[in-house]
Amino acid sequence: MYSTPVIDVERLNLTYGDFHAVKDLSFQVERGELYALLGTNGAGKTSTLEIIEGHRAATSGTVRVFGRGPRDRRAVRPRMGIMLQESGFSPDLTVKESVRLIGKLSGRTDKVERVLGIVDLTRKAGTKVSQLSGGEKRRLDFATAVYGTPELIFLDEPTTGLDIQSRDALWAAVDKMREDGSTIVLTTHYLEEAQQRADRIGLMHKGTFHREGTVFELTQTLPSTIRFALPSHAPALPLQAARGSDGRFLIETFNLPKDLHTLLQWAQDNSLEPQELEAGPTRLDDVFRSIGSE
Ligand SMILES: Nc1ncnc2c1ncn2[C@@H]1O[C@H](COP(=O)(O)OP(=O)(O)OP(=O)(O)O)[C@@H](O)[C@H]1O
Repeated sequence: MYSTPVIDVERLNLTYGDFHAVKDLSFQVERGELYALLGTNGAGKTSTLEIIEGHRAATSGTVRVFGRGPRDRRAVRPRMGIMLQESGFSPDLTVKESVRLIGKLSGRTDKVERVLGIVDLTRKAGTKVSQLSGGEKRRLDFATAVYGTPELIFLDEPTTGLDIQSRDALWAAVDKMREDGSTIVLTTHYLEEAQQRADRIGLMHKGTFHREGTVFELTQTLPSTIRFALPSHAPALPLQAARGSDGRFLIETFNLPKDLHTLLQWAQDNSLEPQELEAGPTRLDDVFRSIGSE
């Protein structure tokens, strides 16, 4: 069964004066997906999102959100919740008043108490925004994404400044909204979070996609690694290995289970125990580091 993508971007271009910030970018986000738009600083993520959110006009190309133009605000805005890097709540409002205001602006219905509970600010309901800590302010920003469980949620660096408990709580709330059918677009510089949670990733560099796909598709283009240390009297290794910058041995492989097995079998046959053994697939960090070196 085919359904209209929630977000459909076709050959999007944006120029600031004579600077080409977004170049011929095309991608779709399907209903229920968590799509992570990642990239280097200045890659064009914010510019792209501003167009999709209806805050900025494209120079050329088409963008559809729920099949409509994103500037068709009446049709589109009530269906999406946007957690910006800073929401800019008035410092004189209380937390509860701010959440009520979010509700009014969103056009969705919800219970203020429910939202306060999810963002763990029930005890701060009467506190002024100016008196919140950085993490509490961030949790209040998250209320914009939670209020009325929007169909489409944008999370821009959602966990910056949050302690581990608040991060876990935020992701639990996101998981719950996904179960309820919400589609999520995430930007973050915490690559581990994207690696764990994204269904698909668009990795931007200089205005266009360096890579796009699932985490597996992105990471399988680079080898997995095995790192370990050996005593100096060890015989020659059965596999090609380099000495890593940390002085340990480094094996790069596209067949991790087989080569790890070969190494451990060789170690056992020679009564050796590789020390500080680490073996794992490529991480998204490594894909990022490869940008610019290809
Ligand atoms: N209003 C503007 N006028 C001129 N240039 C701009 C404007 N906004 C952004 N740019 C430039 O466009 C490019 C893309 O910026 P953008 O903010 O979209 O990148 P980003 O991927 O979100 O970066 P970051 O990860 O650093 O937040 C950058 O080179 C930036 O300097």
